[in-house]
Amino acid sequence: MRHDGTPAATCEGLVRIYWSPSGEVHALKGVDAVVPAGRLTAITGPSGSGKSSLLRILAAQDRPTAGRAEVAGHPLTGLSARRLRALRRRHIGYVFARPPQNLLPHLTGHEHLAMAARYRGVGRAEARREGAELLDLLGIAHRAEHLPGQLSGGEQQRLAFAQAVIGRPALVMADEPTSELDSATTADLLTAVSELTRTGTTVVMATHDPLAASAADQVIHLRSGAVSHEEVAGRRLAVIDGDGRVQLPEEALARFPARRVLIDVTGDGVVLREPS
Ligand SMILES: Nc1ncnc2c1ncn2[C@@H]1O[C@H](COP(=O)(O)OP(=O)(O)OP(=O)(O)O)[C@@H](O)[C@H]1O
Repeated sequence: MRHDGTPAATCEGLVRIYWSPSGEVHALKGVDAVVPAGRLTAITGPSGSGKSSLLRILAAQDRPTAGRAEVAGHPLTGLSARRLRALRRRHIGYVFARPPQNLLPHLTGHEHLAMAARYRGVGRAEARREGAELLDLLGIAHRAEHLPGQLSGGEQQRLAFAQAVIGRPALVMADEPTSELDSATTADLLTAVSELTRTGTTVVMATHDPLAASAADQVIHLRSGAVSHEEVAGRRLAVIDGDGRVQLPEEALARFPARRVLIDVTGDGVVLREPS
């Protein structure tokens, strides 16, 4: 699959507030992000920082309280439930954390792929061809006739990825896909997912696992419902939000105990200093 430089997904000023009997929870507080096509993007951050909330909105499973999100150039906001469902079916694949959430115990690998292809509107011959190609790419071609109960946890997650990718949706979302796997199986699964991105698939995964994050082309790090920084090609980039706010890294924050700062804009940069 070739890409023309259009991002697989974008969001701007994304806000998600949950209302519960104990009060409001501001889970996302204005998230701006770009998911490049054909890459593996990891969303990381401490528990409660908003990873799943962001993932669910980009997967068109939930709606933001405010802000905009697009997948493959299609706005997700302002759509009727029917159109949102159609967009999800065509453009979004999803992998859950636990293998049994992804697979049905009475269907073989081939049958899972045939079902997913039908759901996505792929013809039978094309589904057979693409299914065989995906199982091969993910290293489970020899397990195609097995039931999930006969597969290891890692093999089950590979099958879950094949199922999410068949029909080539614009975006494959995975919520903690390695959380139930040991580190060797995690490394193997990540290699397989990288193979998928090399053939043009876009994968976004929420993860706590530093090993999984280190395999990503881009890491979006959330802190308290906002993007604190991104990592691209091994470089840590602070993110300036739409209102000009930057979250300082913890080690920089520690330099300003009074939480007040002097800002000098110089010829070649911007310097933050503690007021004397
Ligand atoms: N349906 C809901 N109702 C009320 N609060 C919610 C709901 N879903 C999430 N939250 C709250 O929103 C905040 C962000 O949750 P979210 O699940 O997005 O974080 P997370 O980074 O994925 O966390 P974890 O790593 O623990 O899964 C948390 O404070 C959580 O308790």
